Amino acid sequence: MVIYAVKNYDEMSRKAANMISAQLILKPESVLGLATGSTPVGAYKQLVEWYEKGDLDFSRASSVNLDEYKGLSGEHDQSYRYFMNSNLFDHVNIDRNRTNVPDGLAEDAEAECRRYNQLIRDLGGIDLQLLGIGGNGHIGFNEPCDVFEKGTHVVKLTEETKESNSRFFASIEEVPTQALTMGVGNIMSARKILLLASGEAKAQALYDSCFGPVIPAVPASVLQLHQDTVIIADEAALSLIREKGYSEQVIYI
Ligand SMILES: O=P(O)(O)OC[C@H]1O[C@](O)(CO)[C@@H](O)[C@@H]1O
Repeated sequence: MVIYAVKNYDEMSRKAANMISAQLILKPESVLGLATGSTPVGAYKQLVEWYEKGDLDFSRASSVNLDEYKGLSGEHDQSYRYFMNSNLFDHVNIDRNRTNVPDGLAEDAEAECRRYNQLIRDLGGIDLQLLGIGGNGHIGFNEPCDVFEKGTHVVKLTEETKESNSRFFASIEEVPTQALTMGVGNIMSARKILLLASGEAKAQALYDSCFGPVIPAVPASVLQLHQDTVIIADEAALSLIREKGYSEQVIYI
């Protein structure tokens, strides 16, 4: 696990976009594991800008997204399929048939989870997995629990996550109660992982994930066991790591 420090959200977004661009340049047919939430929006915006300047080519890439709300169609403006289309896919030359998000409307959600696991295998695994982190340490929708779930599964969202995501809905009652999410095993099989964290609300989760015990109560702590995880975090997100005296383990870029 390497922790890079940046000043703020904009710098984090640019560095993240740099890493994703490098991945695409080194391997144009990369399988990108993509994330939603407010954290990666700036990175996607930067990628679109570079694409528009002619500096990036997504035509041979594929993507798999981490998660989707159960019960929302891809047309719903809070679905993660809609998020990906409007923040990235609509603006770059990625082949839409090679972009994948779990189907939130699948009649048989368990079968959809199995299909998604097989899809990731058929693609040859994920080259670079982008992650945000929840205030409770969740990655994808792997919420704090007693075990690390390996494969894609249906999860009940915690009150904390519903509360946090209610800012995107008219009211908390409209936030779906369940989601389909890649499991920790799917994420850990990615060849490279890039986790982004911005803001003080992530400071505790980031500290626990990087320096606490590896436990399913802090899902992102499992990344300590991954061979090639890069974290890009801004000063606010790093505040507790610094306070606890771990500054020398953080590299400025
Ligand atoms: O980036 P945000 O909006 O802070 O969300 C953090 C995490 O929460 C999720 O949006 C799910 O609630 C994840 O996809 C994301 O990693």
